[in-house]
Amino acid sequence: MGSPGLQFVGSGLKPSRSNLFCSLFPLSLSPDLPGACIKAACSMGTGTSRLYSALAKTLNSSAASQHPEYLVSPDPEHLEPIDPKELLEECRAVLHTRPPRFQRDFVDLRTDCPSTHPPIRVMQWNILAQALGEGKDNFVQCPVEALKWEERKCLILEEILAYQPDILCLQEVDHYFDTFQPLLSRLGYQGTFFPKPWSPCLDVEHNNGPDGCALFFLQNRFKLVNSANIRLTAMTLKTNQVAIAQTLECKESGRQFCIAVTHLKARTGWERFRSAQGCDLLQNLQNITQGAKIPLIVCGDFNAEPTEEVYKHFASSSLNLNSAYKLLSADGQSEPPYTTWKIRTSGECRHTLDYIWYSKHALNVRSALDLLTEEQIGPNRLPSFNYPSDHLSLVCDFSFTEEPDGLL
Ligand SMILES: NC(=O)C1=CN([C@@H]2O[C@H](COP(=O)(O)OP(=O)(O)OC[C@H]3O[C@@H](n4cnc5c(N)ncnc54)[C@H](OP(=O)(O)O)[C@@H]3O)[C@@H](O)[C@H]2O)C=CC1
Ligand SMILES: [Mg+2]
Repeated sequence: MGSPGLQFVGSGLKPSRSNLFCSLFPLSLSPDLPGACIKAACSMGTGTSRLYSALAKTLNSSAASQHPEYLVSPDPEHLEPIDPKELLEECRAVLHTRPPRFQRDFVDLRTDCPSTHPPIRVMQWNILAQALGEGKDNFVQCPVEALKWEERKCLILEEILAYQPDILCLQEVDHYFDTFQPLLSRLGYQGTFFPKPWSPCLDVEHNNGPDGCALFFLQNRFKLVNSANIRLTAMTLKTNQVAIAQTLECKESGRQFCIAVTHLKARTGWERFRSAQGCDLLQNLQNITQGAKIPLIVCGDFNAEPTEEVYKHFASSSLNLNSAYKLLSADGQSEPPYTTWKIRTSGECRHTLDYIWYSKHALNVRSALDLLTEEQIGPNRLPSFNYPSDHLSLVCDFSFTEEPDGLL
C-alpha cells in the first residue's frame, strides 16, 4: 500500500490519460505526499485544478493534521461529477495488461409480474480488505501482483460500474475515505461507513485503517429517512462485528424500505457467536421496521453456511425473509454451491456465506446475476488477475409487490 499516489506521479502519465488522472489519482493520495508533487501533478486543466483545491483543502485542514488519512473525508461539494462510462474506460485503461472480465448474465426470475416503477438493483459484496488480502488471508495460489491496490481497486470499480447498482452493500472496506466515498459520491451515491471497532487490518504493517461495512445508495433514486450504525452484541456482550441499517424512501414510488449490511464473525468454532450476532441484528431490524411494517433487504457476509443456526434464524424469522439467491436454483429452495472460493495454506475453501435476504411478501426478485462457473474461476480460485475478491458479488433486481398493504 504505502503511498500509491506517488506511483501514479512517477508512472509517466501522458496527457491523453488526464481523465484517468482526474478520477483515480487524487483519491489515492497519501497524507505524506509532498505538496510540490501534488501541484506539479495537478496542473493539467480546469477540472484538475478544482480537484487540486479540494485536495489542498483536505490536506491542509486541521482535521487532516490531527487524524490519519482514512478518517478524512473530502468535501463532496468540491468534487465534480464523473460520467460512469468515462470512469469505466479509465479503469479499463489501468487494467489493459490483465485478462478480460468474466461474463456474468442476469437470470430473469419473475417476468410475469409487471411493475410500474423501475426495479431497485442491490449489490452485496465482500470486496476483500487490502490489508487482509496482502497481510493476513494467505491466498497461497494468488500472485502478489494480482493484489496490487492500484489495479485491484480498478477491478472492484469495474465490477460496480458494470452492474450500476442503485444500492451497494460492501464488507471489508479499508479504502472508504480515500477511494470509495469520493469516487462513488461523484457518481451520485450517498455513502455511510461503519468500521469494525478492532479491525484485524490494524495489525498489518502499512495498513490503510480499519475495515468495515459500507452502504451506498443513489441519491437521485432514494431519500434517506433514517440511519443506524449497529455494533452487534452476542449474549449482551459487545462484539467486533457491525451492521448499518437505513430506511430509504423511493423517490419514484414514495414507498419506504429498510436496507441493512453486515459482516458476521468469521471462522469455525464461532457458530454460536454468529448465531447470537444474527439474533441481535434481527432484533434491531424488528425495531427499525416497526415489527416488519417496512419491507426489508439484508445483505451480508454471514460467514455461515446454510446449515448453520444463524441462517436458520433468518430463514424462520417473523420478519418473513427469503434468501434471494435460492431463486436461481431449479427448485427455488437451494442456495448456490459457493459464494466464496479460495486456496489457503490449509487447503481449498469453497463455501456459501453471502446472502441477500428480502421481505418475501412485500418484494419480488425480478432477476439475479448468475455466479461465476468453476471454469471461469479457474484452478487457482480467487482472488485472481481477473477477479479482485475471494467473495463473488451478488446482484438482484427488486420490485415492490403491487399491494402496499399486503402481508410482509
Ligand atoms: N488490537 C487489539 O487490541 C485487538 C485486535 N483484534 C484483532 O481483530 C482480529 C479478530 O477480529 P474479528 O473481527 O473477530 O475477525 P474475524 O475472525 O471475523 O476475521 C477477520 C477477517 O479475517 C478473515 N478470515 C476468515 N478466516 C480466515 C483465515 N482462516 N485466515 C485469515 N483470515 C481469515 C475474514 O474474512 P471473510 O469474512 O472473508 O472470511 C474476516 O474479514 C484479531 O485477529 C486481531 O487481529 C481483536 C481484538 C483486539
Ligand atoms: Mg475476508
